[in-house]
Amino acid sequence: MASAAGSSGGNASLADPLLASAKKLVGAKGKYWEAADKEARRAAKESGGEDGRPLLFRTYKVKGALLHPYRALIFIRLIAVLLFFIWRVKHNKSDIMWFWTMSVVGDVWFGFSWLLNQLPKFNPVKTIPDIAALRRQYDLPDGTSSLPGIDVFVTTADPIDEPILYTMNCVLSILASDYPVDRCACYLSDDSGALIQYEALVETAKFATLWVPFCRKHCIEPRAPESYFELEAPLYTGRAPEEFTDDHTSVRREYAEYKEHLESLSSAISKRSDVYNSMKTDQDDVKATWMANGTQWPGTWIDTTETHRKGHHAGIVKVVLDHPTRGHNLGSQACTHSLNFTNIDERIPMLVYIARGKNPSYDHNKKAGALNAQLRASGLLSNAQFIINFDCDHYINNSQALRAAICFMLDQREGDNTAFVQFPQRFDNVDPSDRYGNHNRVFFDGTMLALNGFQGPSYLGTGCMFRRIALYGIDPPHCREDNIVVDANRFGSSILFQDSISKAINQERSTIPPTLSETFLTEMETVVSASHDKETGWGKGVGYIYEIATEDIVTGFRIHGQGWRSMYCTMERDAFCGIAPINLTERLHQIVRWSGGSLEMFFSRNNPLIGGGRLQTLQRVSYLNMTVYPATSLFILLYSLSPVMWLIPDEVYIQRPFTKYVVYLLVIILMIHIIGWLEIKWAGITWLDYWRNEQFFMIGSTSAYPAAVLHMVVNLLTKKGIHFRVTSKQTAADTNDKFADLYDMRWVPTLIPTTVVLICNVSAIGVAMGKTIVYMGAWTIAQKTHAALGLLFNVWIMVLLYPFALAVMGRWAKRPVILVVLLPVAFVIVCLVYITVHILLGGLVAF
Ligand SMILES: O=c1ccn([C@@H]2O[C@H](COP(=O)(O)OP(=O)(O)O[C@H]3O[C@H](CO)[C@@H](O)[C@H](O)[C@H]3O)[C@@H](O)[C@H]2O)c(=O)[nH]1
Ligand SMILES: [Mn+2]
Repeated sequence: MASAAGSSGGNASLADPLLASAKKLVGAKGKYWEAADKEARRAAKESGGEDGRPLLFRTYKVKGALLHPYRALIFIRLIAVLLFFIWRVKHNKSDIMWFWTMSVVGDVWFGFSWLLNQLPKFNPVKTIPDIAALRRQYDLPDGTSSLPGIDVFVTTADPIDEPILYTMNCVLSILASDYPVDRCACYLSDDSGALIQYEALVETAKFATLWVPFCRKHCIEPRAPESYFELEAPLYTGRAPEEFTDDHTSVRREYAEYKEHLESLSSAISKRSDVYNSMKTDQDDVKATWMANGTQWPGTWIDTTETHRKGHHAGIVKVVLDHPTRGHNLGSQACTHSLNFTNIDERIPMLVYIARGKNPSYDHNKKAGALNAQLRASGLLSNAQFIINFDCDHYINNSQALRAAICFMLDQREGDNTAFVQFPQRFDNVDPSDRYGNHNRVFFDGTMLALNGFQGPSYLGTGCMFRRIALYGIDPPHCREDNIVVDANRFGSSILFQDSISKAINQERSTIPPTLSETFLTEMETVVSASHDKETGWGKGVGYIYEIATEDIVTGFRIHGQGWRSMYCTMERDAFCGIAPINLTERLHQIVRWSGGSLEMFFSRNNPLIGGGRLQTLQRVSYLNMTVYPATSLFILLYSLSPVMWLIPDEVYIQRPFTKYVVYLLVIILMIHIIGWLEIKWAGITWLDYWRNEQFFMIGSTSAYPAAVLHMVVNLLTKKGIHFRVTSKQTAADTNDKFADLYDMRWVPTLIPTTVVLICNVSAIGVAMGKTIVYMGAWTIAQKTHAALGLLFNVWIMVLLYPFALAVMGRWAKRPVILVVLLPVAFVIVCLVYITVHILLGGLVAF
């Protein structure tokens, strides 16, 4: 349990370890990085800050000793690839000419897409927030703060697929975050419109009255209770170590009770509704769902009706906790406890429940629609200058994270031109060997750091802080027009909301939001109604972008295209943490959505070749890469099926002279991995991260990516978009095994091509063995070399598909050694079958 180590400091002292860790990053993990802002810091020091604002983050670049060889290698490989093409075109000799042509086209595409991927990694930049400096500047001596407001959005779509407990943990981690309570508001958007979510939020508000001050008193991390209580030895940094053990025990007990309340909600709501319904005999065929106060729930009912179901109900906005200056109204309902909270701020940030209205006649635009409804409702209610959004399966893992993001927004250098601050995504439910590359480190720690050297990382959907006016589609200060038109055509008909935009542009914000009068509440319901944003700029130039399955990349693209920049914020204790699908079927669904969304973006007006007027060139190249990469899979699929040639009687070569061709291929493939090795160094990741990425790209390329391409073709023909199927966060029933889900793959059509590739390669190896035995004496040295080189290719594909083979094995994969036995057995069987057939048919055909 708790280790009560050290007693110094309170909240303020937390900044110091973080600052120290910023230094450590440059030392240990960051041994390939050096400061790149010495000049700027000196200037800022001399002038006392250009406009009085201190520098709030540090910038690092990769040391020359690593960067120069890295860049040189990229250049050398470019030349090698060009020479290879020239060689191939000059030696257009092949046994199957159409295949040769396809493969040349494929090679050109590989070369081109490699370039798209590689060029934007030319100049990686790491930026680390200086939270201590932010505190010195914005935390006032009287204990108050002059930090700007933040509205925090959480989205959930289903209480079953997205378990309520996770969502509520996310909310608790926000409420307990280290940010001035009166400058932070939390909005939960519930796309299921279910009463259970609302009542769970009310329960959460009650538990928060205990949880939040407990977190503040003992400075605990993380502030999501489920993850916190899982820790075996929480690190202690609070001021009252002697009270910690008792407090910890009682809060843990209260948490268990709170969880029981959450679990009992479903039956409590059913029972209550039955009672009310039995009293209303006049409407005996309608079974409504009733709230605790005796009124009918306006959202989805347990027994659904035409206007009370998931896709059709009125808009709901309920302020669960009002602004802290008005008290939290929980009265006797608040958690009763014996904890000593003297001198601890017991106030809790504002908490609001939103279920936007839905109507079958309108497209509700999935997550982007939900976020836009939150934008409008929060505009009316708190209108904070900054917004940060979370998926319900993520939580704040470092209570300083909101401050960290603000460091970039308020910095005197690029602060005002910064539209959003993206954090890397981290996951804590992934199996230790990360079989399906869920950690995605190559992307989060490589690609995104690289973009940080240009206009900044792309928006990745969760854990991203925005400047409100950038989301509204307003230009950055350096190219903003004086007269900004705020009208109904663009922003919708609510006058109150239009006023809030003007205020946001002028950054006027009263700390205390409006009184919740009847008319005000009605206006809030109007701005979240199903039809409110139709025929306006919402989803096009305003807010999160619609009509594309992945709203994230395209929204970031729209903002970068206006000339804004973004920043990438990495912290030593990860800022946020979430859940990733460790089940192959779920994971591939996710990948189909991502890659399908990318292709949709390519075929939309947000195509990086034509849109985004103010994009920097390499930023544009990167977006182009993000939209076209799924196409690469078609050629990979073709190549990985080519071993089928072993199965035909003739000796055929895709390119002659074959040996030279393979040597060329080996060289340019090897160079990719040498460049990758240097990338591993500066990104601070491991070989395993790199390797899993390679493997999963191969699995995706033979399943999800071609499926996305097919979707796209159908989409272009029928105009039907990709369905946003929420990634299931349900875990398999086995409670003893945390990773039970890993072994639970369901067969879906997407998996067919991968299976075919696997079978094809196993057969090819078997037949190759058979041919070797049969023809050993007759083959020339050259033929033997060719056979060996061909086999090398087969084996490489098999190694890349290894995680897929494990998936097919289901629970047997708990002993992967079985595969090492099974595969050779399969080879031998195919080999024997080949030899038998050869002997039987020997006299008839040469086989
Ligand atoms: O109609 C919908 C559909 C989804 N969501 C929410 O969207 C979020 C992301 O959904 P999830 O199924 O968890 O998707 P992931 O694949 O895990 O999410 C990644 O990919 C998404 C884009 O496809 C991004 O939006 C996410 O931020 C990113 O983490 C969740 O909070 C959902 O509740 C809604 O609110 N309404
Ligand atoms: Mn998710």
